[in-house]
Amino acid sequence: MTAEQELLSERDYLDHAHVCLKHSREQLRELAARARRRPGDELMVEWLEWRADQLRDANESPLFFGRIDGPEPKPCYIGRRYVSDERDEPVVIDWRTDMAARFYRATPSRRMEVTRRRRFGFDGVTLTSFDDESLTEDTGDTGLSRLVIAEIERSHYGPMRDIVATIQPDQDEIVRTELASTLIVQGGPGTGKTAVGLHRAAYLLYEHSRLRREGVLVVGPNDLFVRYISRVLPTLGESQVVHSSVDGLVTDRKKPVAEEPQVAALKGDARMAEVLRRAVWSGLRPPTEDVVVRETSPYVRITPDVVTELCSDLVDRQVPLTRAREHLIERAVSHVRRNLEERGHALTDGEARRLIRAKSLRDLASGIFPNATPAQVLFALLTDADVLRRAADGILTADEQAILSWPTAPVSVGRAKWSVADRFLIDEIAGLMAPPDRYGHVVIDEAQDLSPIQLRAIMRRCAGSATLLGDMAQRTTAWAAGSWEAVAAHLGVTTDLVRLTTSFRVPREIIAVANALLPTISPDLPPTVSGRHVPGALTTVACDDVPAELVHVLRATEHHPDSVGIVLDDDRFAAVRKHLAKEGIETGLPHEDGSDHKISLVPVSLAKGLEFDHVVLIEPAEITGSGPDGRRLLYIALTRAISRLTLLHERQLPPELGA
Ligand SMILES: Nc1ncnc2c1ncn2[C@@H]1O[C@H](COP(=O)(O)OP(=O)(O)OP(=O)(O)O)[C@@H](O)[C@H]1O
Repeated sequence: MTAEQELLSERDYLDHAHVCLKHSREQLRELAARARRRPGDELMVEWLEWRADQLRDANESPLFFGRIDGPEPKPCYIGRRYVSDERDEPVVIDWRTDMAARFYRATPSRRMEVTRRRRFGFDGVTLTSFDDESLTEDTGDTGLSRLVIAEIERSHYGPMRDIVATIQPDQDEIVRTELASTLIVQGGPGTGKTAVGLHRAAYLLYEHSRLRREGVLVVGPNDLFVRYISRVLPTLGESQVVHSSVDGLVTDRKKPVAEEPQVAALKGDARMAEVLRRAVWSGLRPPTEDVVVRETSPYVRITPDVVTELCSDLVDRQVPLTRAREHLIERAVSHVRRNLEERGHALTDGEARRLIRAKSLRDLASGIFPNATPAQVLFALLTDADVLRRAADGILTADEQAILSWPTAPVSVGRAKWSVADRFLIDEIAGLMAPPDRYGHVVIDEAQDLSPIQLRAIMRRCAGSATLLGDMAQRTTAWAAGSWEAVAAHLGVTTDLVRLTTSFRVPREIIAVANALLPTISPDLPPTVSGRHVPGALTTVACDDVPAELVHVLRATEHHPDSVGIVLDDDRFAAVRKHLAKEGIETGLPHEDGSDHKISLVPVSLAKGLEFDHVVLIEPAEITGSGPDGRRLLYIALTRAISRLTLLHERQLPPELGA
């Protein structure tokens, strides 16, 4: 067959797959209609309709993207979901099956019975090309396939896309790691950490149906980033995963107040967990007087000794306070029942149920396990030096205690203004009172930036394993744990550290410049390599009027479909936005208000995790000079470009950039 005939035959197969999908959906609808006519089959109807809905032909992404020849007599087509024909024979298999793993992993030296791998190229949903790789002969070519490069370099703006068609072997290993393992993935900029974490979530949901009940949580650094990644899992057919920014887990609607990095770092320190534990448990008030239960006839008297005995193991085990209160009440009711029986009386089940809500027992429980809210406990610590000393002595130095205390106390807890770090402390206290709902698996992106207290807040919401993604070279918070070993220690579970080393986003010409910063910002990390060569990707423009030159650069991009990201020091953001608006150039924060701008204006503190076809980086020296993390911020800014990076500067460039 000629290549042209082969392409036509593949198109026929794609049409066949669409017909099969439609047929399966119609069949399910028919079954649902029949079940609806049978009374009592509501659950079955619901399930059949859900299945039919899943088979909707969304026409947004092609039904298959690859094919392998080899293990089966017939070629095996791989797509985002399973499609079968009228005889229930597979037409397309799901990318998450074991058979599909061969598509991602087979190499000439480890063929896995595959003789040929075929990748398909599409224009929208029209199949336009294919690229074959023979696995029976070793050409020694380990570079990226032409279609993979075309996919990465395709102009785009808008939310992140899935990479299901082009997952690389080392990424696939991570995606398919067993559910029980908690992984830490260290990788340089653009090595696919975020993409891999999201595909791992989709894989685990497919492999372990219980995760659909238990839930999966994806945590990102901020709302902008969460919006950027939030389309990936739905395109993979997983729309029930919960996405949240790390602050979003604990914040209410009030804007947090700013705070000195040194104070925030101390509040994020793991030792604070012990301080808070002591503060909560030191509030316990042992009983001193008899409690008289007047809701029964005759009355029952409970002595302090009995109460102490009823709650001694709850105190020893430090059972979360809300539960401890409930347990104590239940035990007190049993005691009342026994006491009445010994005196020849009985307590009916109805009376026992009413007794559980009786004021005398509620007062007893909250007298011992106080009802203070988490905010009240923290308020007391930050405003009363004696309370803090009792909880922190032997854990925090006197100087550290002084740093924590508020210089002027608000009149009441209702008037207190909380910082982000405070909100996490309140969450820690809340966890000692009543544990939050937990998820079966948690994916944590940009984990290098989290404080031990933030890590604890996330892990409190994790009932199973976690996947942590990050790059120690991109660490920009004063409270970060500092190394993956330290992060692992705070998680309290066994972890495996795995590495990704090849950047898909950043071309060689740009990554080389960013790598020059590594000896200063993260000397232990090896340079990132790039799988792509883009001649002319880096342009440096020295000028004497940056805003005017910026307008000039942007005008030149006007008729090109590439997305453009202007990355600049936070303090310059407002002035540049105003200047561009005056020039009639529309910009916005990326993924702001759900709309996608061709030109995004990004304060460097929000650039982490984002990417643009073309990045215009304003005044690098301003970024390096912005604070202790200036060089790390510059490293992040330099590595946001997929195809082109323009450095615009008036001031001398930092020495690492070849100045
Ligand atoms: N196997 C792949 N095939 C095609 N594109 C890929 C592949 N892996 C990653 N990419 C693309 O590379 C870009 C960077 O990926 P991603 O954002 O996941 O990297 P990252 O390691 O999280 O980067 P950063 O450290 O900057 O946050 C994305 O556009 C992603 O779609």
